[in-house]
Amino acid sequence: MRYFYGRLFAARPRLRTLFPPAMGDQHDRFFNALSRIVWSQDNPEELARHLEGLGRGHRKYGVLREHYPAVEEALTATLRAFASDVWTAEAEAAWRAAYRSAADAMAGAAERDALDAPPWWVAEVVRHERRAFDLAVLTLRPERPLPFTPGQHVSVQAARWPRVWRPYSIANAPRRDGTICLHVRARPAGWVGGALVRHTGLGDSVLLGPPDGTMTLDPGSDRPLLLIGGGTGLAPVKALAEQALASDAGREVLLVVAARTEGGLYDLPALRQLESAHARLQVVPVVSREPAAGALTGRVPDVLPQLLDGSGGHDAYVAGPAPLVRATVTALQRLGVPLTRVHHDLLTAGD
Ligand SMILES: NC(=O)C1=CN([C@@H]2O[C@H](COP(=O)(O)OP(=O)(O)OC[C@H]3O[C@@H](n4cnc5c(N)ncnc54)[C@H](OP(=O)(O)O)[C@@H]3O)[C@@H](O)[C@H]2O)C=CC1
Repeated sequence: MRYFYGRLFAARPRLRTLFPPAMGDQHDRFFNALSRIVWSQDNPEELARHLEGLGRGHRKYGVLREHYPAVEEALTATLRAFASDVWTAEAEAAWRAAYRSAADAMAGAAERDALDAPPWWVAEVVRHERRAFDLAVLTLRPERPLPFTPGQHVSVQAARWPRVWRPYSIANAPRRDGTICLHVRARPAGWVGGALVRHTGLGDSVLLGPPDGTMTLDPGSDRPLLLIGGGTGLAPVKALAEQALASDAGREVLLVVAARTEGGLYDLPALRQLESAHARLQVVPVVSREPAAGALTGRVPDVLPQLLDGSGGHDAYVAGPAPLVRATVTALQRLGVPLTRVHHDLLTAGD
């Protein structure tokens, strides 16, 4: 990736201004986006959805259709340099055709989006609750309506770090007052998270990119819901719970919230309040590293057999650290929940 960006900025120095000063995260993100495009070649619907989201999301960086050819040249030169043993004229022609088709889909999506949506939303911090030394729940009021579907995430830029964006899941269903909540953990060397937890307060502004993500409720299903959130992975599943409980469908909702310690169950009082307002909701805290009153002890995959009746009849949604998501998906499969009913967004989500 370093070689690629070196070629790109050497050819078009002005493009450097679209990127943050430190490029490490950008390298990972670009590599993940490319990998996903390659993996999705056999699934045109998934590919189209992904490129549409990428195209819309790139508006906040200031990317325009005219920038794509320079990226094509730099990427092609990179592949030629690093895959020289398998690189042929046919391979290059096929690669360029695939790139152009993807670039056209992204640029087209961005241009359509620009007809009625801004590239980003300015949002005011109207509540900032420090729930742990490294964790805050922020309530934001976007200046103009920000339509989203529960389960989606938005990219956030804090005033302290211009041009650095990080995705966070929205932790609530749409509200009348248009506010959204984010659960933010400050990680060592995490630029945006640290700024949002420690250096952002009431009245400050942040920028939000367009909502994205497909970990949303299946509108055609009325099966009971199993929602599993590890750490700040609680955010998107709490939004799904609120949505399901607000609808008339009468679905049962089992919400499993996992943390390492009792103190890590940073949102339990709010979840208990939701539970007492809805007979259809059951909240089960799971603590992995110590026994805790009122919580199951262990890791999610180990306690799941106690929670499921063996019917495998749920729609399951899993969010949190990638190893937890992978282990839980495997455990659910073993317990008879078909993979088609297990939803997660490992490849796209941040917090
Ligand atoms: N849509 C999504 O998927 C979202 C994902 N996230 C991601 O979730 C993560 C949350 O981090 P944080 O709040 O620090 O969470 P923690 O690191 O505190 O972990 C939360 C729980 O997950 C458990 N866990 C970790 N690995 C495994 C595993 N292999 N098997 C079973 N359980 C496991 C931990 O147990 P133990 O450590 O004891 O094993 C702990 O009980 C971040 O990486 C964030 O990016 C956040 C929001 C949305």
